Amino acid sequence: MLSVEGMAIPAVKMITPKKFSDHRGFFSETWSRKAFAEAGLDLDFVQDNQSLSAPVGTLRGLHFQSPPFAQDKLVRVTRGRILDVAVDIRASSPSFGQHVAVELSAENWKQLLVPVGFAHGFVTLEPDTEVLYKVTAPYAPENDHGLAFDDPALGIDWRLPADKLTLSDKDRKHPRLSEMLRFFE
Ligand SMILES: Cc1cn([C@H]2C[C@H](O)[C@@H](COP(=O)(O)OP(=O)(O)O[C@H]3O[C@@H](C)C(=O)[C@@H](O)[C@H]3O)O2)c(=O)[nH]c1=O
Repeated sequence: MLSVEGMAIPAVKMITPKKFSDHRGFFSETWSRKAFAEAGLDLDFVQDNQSLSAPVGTLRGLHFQSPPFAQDKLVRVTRGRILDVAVDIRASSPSFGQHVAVELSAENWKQLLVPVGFAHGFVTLEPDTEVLYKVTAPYAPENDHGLAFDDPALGIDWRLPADKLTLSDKDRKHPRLSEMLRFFE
């Protein structure tokens, strides 16, 4: 019912649920505890989030929550298209500071599983893009942290020039990786 692919950083998974299309449209199980568990992904989601980003080039990130409210995130797009990015911030990881970047769209129906220990962000590549994601810990503002999307040490290609990006004030002020506390071993 679903395909699961490991990415260059193996803890990050790309998931493609099956889509049943017919003359009415389509049907898809976008998350199934049983099917995910059978694929080795035992996840206990507690909250669903949705955001709409009107302008192309809306960049949200890079965000993560620290323990004990660290979150796995299962991210998908129901309208439009994003470049979704997961940065490894596990201090002892061989891929610390490296990232995975994947296009998710309503069309390709792919989902990205961003595990605990990663900072997450995305940029929208189409107007009015809707992003939905499930998380395994509740929102905890005191544990909500950010990492600078434009930290040169991360080397993320956001595909659009800086003057074409729309960000929150908060997202312009995050520390760089070298200045950030190590929240994950
Ligand atoms: C994340 C979050 C925000 N909020 C509130 C706080 C604030 O007033 C408003 C907007 O919050 P933000 O500006 O943090 O929203 P946003 O920039 O969209 O934050 C999200 O970005 C992506 C990349 C993620 O990975 C998410 O986990 C989350 O951090 O919504 C909640 O009530 N619950 C939540 O779970």
